[in-house]
Amino acid sequence: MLLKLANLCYDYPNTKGLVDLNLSINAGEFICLMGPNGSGKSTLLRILSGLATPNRGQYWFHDQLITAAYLADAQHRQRLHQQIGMVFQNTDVQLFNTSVAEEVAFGPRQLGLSAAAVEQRVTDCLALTACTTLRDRVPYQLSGGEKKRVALASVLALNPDVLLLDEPLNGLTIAAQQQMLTLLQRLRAAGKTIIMASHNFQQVQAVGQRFIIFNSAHQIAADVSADDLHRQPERQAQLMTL
Ligand SMILES: Nc1ncnc2c1ncn2[C@@H]1O[C@H](COP(=O)(O)OP(=O)(O)OP(=O)(O)O)[C@@H](O)[C@H]1O
Repeated sequence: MLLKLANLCYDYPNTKGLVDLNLSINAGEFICLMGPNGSGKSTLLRILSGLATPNRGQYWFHDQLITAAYLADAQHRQRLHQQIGMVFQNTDVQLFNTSVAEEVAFGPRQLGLSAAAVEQRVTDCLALTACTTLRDRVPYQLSGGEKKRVALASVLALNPDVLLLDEPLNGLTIAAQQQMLTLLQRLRAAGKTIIMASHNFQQVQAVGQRFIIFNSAHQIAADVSADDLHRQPERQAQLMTL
């Protein structure tokens, strides 16, 4: 088991974020988190990435219980962030360097890799995300779609096992959405685990292998494989209207 949540709850000061989640995820799955606005998709990604810790219940990653006390140790935090990469909904919070190449080099440098190894990762990850020509641009000045690709390149540069993506298709043209989905499928084929939040079933139905659907009470209302979903036209129709 790669990830496991048991009776997990997360509360914000004035509202619930997640209510009583039970969930197991294996390595190599391609999961779509779906549900209406405010149902808890982003909150779950924040917990999985270690940016927030549950108020109640447990989260295990590779049999390690992830708690605030565990993450208080900088080495533990760094290890988790190397293994679980997150592309945020708002990429502006993620891009802070003065060039795209610097942006992608930042993580590998933090890991203490040699200059040659850092450069190799920058070159590879820019190529993989079709960002090679953006190398010397200022990240802040890129288009929305370009920013998403650079954010993904900077996450991939750490070579994480798990990729978390929060609405990665938002704001992209149809062609750019297709490119992003094709890239995510290639990454999954290369062995990565992909967990992607989306409220647009039309965009993700062709790629997801498992759909975890939240309700407005911040609970998991359904957890279905793509095969099961194909046999449930009513549920598909419901997902189309999220
Ligand atoms: N920083 C915050 N402070 C207080 N409440 C928050 C905060 N972030 C989220 N919430 C609330 O927690 C609940 C879950 O929000 P979350 O962002 O996880 O939902 P979501 O499914 O990702 O929504 P969306 O599709 O709009 O991105 C919502 O009721 C939301 O208003």
